[in-house]
Amino acid sequence: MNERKNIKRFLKILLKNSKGIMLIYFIIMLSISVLGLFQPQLIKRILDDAIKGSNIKLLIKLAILYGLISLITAMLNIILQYMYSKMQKKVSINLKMNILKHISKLSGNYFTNIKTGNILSTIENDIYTIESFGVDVLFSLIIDIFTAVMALFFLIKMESSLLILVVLLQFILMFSQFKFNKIISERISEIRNKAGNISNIIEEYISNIMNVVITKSVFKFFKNYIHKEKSIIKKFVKLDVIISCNSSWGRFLGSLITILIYGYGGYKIINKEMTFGELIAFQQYVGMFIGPCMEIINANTKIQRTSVSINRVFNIMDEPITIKQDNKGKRCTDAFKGNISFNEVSFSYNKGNKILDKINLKFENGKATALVGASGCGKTTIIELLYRPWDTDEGNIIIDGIPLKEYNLKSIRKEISIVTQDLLLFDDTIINNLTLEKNKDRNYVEDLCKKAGIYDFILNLPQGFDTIVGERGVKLSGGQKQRIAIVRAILSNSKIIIFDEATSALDNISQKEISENMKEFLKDKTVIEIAHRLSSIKDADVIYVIHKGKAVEKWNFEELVEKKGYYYRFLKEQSMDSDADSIA
Ligand SMILES: Nc1ncnc2c1ncn2[C@@H]1O[C@H](COP(=O)(O)OP(=O)(O)OP(=O)(O)O)[C@@H](O)[C@H]1O
Repeated sequence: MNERKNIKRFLKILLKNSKGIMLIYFIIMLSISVLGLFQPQLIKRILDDAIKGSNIKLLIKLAILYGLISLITAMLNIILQYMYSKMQKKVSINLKMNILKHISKLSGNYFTNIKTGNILSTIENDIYTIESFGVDVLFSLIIDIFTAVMALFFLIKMESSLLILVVLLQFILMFSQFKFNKIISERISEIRNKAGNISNIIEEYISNIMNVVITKSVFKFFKNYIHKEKSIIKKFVKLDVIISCNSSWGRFLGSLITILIYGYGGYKIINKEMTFGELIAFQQYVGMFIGPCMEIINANTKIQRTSVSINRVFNIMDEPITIKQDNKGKRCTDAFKGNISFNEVSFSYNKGNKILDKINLKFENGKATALVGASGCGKTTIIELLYRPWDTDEGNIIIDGIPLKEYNLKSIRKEISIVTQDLLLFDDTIINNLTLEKNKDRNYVEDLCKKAGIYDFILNLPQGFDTIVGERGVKLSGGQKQRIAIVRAILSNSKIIIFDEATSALDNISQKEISENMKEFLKDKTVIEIAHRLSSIKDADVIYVIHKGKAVEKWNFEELVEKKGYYYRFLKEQSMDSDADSIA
């Protein structure tokens, strides 16, 4: 039931996007079919009237007409193919964009529970399967029915007793095809599910290749991979054997039909009950009848197979958007300051395991607030609650006096920039990576780069700011990436800037220098810093120490060192920060 509903939904999307072009496509298909139905009649006249009557003039006339029809059909087919390719790609890009847009709105829960390989497999394989569905299957189905009915009409007119025998064999052929196709499509969908799992393994391997090599887990990976591939190979072989049985059986019945036509038709010619032209035309119409009938049967399998893929696409597109905007989502205006307060906020990823427990925090505009605490205490989680891949379980987050949930999601996310340890570096030029292709004053960008200590490095690259970095281009060190990330965040003009272990790859001197230089750019921002090193938070106006889901201490830097509170002692005990001693 759901499958039918999804097919209808898909067809609606299809028609909405290319109604006009589809109508033209349909008319051309119909014209090709009508022209094809004329050709056996011409052959009959060539054989029975022109050749038998030794009429050369008529022979030339009919041959030219036949050639002309073939030429027009060929040209129409080229136009059809062109339109078909265009429509197909349009459909697939549309679907891919819809999926990608939708998943950008989904909550963190979705990505925790789903395997990326499955999404990739849907985007690559399932959309490939359905991109041709509308034009290839549905239109062909209508034309096939039309052609089969017309061919049947001519066949009945020509020789109905022979037709009964042909139809009988044809019926057996169709029935067996139907059964075979059902088995084949079940097997294919089973294989496709397994292929999704294999994609997951490969995706995991490639995205963690260095880790796999360093941890010497290549062998473990291959063992797992080969085991999965072996189980799928067996299924592939079985599928190929079934497909081969199907086509051999079809060919056998096809030859039976041919010999039946020539045997019975020949007998009728000998008895002068049929002409040679009629026999050839009859045989051609049988072809025009059988071909579309087989296609109609195959269409059923294609529809079933495609509906599995359509379902998978809609499963992603129907994934509910759980992150809602209350009161239609207020936009951040020019007056947006970014004064944030967490009021009694509790949060857990999995029920019963509270990560934050009635925590109270304040992040003010124009101030730098640091979050410190042991690894896993929930610092990153606090930050994530701001841009809402998740929502709080209890309590609320207020920004500039308005509950966070009342802000337009896109608008509030625009006001938050995060500088993390892993910069998302696009396979593009340095300048585009810095500005994210937004219009920025070049002098301002260069000035920022100088202050972030990356300018000289960029100038020394082969094409300076236009050098390609990323996967296909120049590789950057951890520190260089972090400097780029800092410049990018400041260029984004967001009011709230978060540094999540942002300078971990920089030495103390570089870090101090950058912090000093960036002060002027950050003076009207709400700065939040997460750090493990005391030196990284030296300039913070407020430091919160997070422990067991609560903010257990709130100091400025001098107080933190002087009072030698929980976090200070923690760092010393763990020997995590040599600064602790030197500062003390
Ligand atoms: N997506 C998730 N699903 C379930 N649990 C998660 C998820 N993300 C984080 N956690 C858990 O929540 C806790 C807090 O994680 P979080 O990343 O906020 O800590 P952190 O203080 O930033 O740690 P670190 O300093 O090591 O980066 C950890 O126990 C972590 O295992």
